Amino acid sequence: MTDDTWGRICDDLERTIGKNNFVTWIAPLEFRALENGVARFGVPTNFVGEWVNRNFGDKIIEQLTRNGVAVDRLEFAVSATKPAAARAAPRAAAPASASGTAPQAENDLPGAPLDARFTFDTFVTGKPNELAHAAARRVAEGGNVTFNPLFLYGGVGLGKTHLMHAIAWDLRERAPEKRVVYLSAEQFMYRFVQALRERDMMGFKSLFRSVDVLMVDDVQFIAGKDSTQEEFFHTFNALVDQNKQIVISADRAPGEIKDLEDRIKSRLQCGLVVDLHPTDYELRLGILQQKVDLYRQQYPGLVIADGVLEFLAHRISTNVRVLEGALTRLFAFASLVGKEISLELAQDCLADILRATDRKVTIEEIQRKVSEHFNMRLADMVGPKRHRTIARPRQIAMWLAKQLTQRSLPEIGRRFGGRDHTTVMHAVRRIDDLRTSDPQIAEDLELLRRMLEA
Ligand SMILES: Nc1ncnc2c1ncn2[C@@H]1O[C@H](COP(=O)(O)OP(=O)(O)OP(=O)(O)O)[C@@H](O)[C@H]1O
Repeated sequence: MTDDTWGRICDDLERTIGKNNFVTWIAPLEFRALENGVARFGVPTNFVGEWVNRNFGDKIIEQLTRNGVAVDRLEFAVSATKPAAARAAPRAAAPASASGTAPQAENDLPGAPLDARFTFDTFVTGKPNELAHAAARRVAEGGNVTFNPLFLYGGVGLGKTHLMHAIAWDLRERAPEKRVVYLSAEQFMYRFVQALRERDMMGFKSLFRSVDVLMVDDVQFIAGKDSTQEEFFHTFNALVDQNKQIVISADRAPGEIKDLEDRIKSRLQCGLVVDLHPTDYELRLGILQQKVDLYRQQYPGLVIADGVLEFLAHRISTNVRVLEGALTRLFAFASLVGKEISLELAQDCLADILRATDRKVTIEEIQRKVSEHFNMRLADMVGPKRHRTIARPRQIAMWLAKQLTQRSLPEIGRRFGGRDHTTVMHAVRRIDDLRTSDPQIAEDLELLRRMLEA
């Protein structure tokens, strides 16, 4: 198997297991050899090897087989040297130590790899993200800690991870003596579990308490995981007490993270809480223009017709990751067929993405469908009645509005007869609970969602 094949398999794996899992577990693997149906990999620690084998072994074998590699077993051995990144570029090592140059060994700082593309230079700012960007810049200056923690939240693919990596890169350059650690909440948990298993809680505690800047991505992951939450809380407090900077990201505001202990929520709210809003047209266009400049270097000679970027910025409004993916595909396709990137080519090549983002569900449609489904008057959706037979479908409609539209909680409240955003928040939580405890509600929700998205 060539490195290229492994690179392709990595791409497939990233898609199937998700970006975070990929970066944490698969990226550090170093493909070594394939002999008699056994694929051998170098791993940074035994723990990583065991974990990958147990949790992703089947998926790796499946992808290898799919790519024509005959394999029935995987073997992992600790590399004597730091394993090369699975795909050399563009990922880079985390700022691993005080000097920033030592290899990231088992006892070194527990950081995850940083993506070399995620810097402030490549982060395009606009109205929806200017506050988050300014706050991240302030942290990256590395001066006195003025707000702690910085809590960044927002929907999928809006740039939270990008900003955190940018802070880490910047600090690494400005203050290489600072011990800066970026990792996902999931990695924090695995580190914690590993320490428990190896009875090395002292080591874990001193490791995390010795950092100058701690950044934890996707903190919603630890919700409901009691002992991890507990340990996170203590780490957090210890660092804040020492006036060390903490940066946290999540997919929603601290108060809205279900199953997160109240004391943690209130700690997270103590600093600066900043929302990354969904992108607007101008921001999307700016991001596309920036990416095109980069692609021009990679694909010199490719011509992009007027109006194509505007078309994409207008039509693909879900998240930046999808937007980037569309452009990547477009350039790769155009270079393959040797054609100019015209509007027709874009429509052809991106038909599936455009179809998927085509359907925009409105709150009015949701209210109508839910009223029909529960046999109630549409006017009662926005009216004052509080009887269960009306209030429950109304809560369901609010939940669907939160899931299927980009509207904020206050906006949804307004569209439901001028209700407060806390009423919407309560409805969303209630339905989230019922969805797991009441199969009838779960079925209603699934049916309604399918009808609305059809
Ligand atoms: N303002 C921006 N300028 C340039 N690129 C951006 C911007 N916002 C997002 N991106 C790009 O979009 C992709 C997704 O961003 P990122 O991974 O930071 O999202 P996220 O908010 O952490 O999402 P998730 O919730 O899935 O973890 C990345 O490739 C990132 O570089």
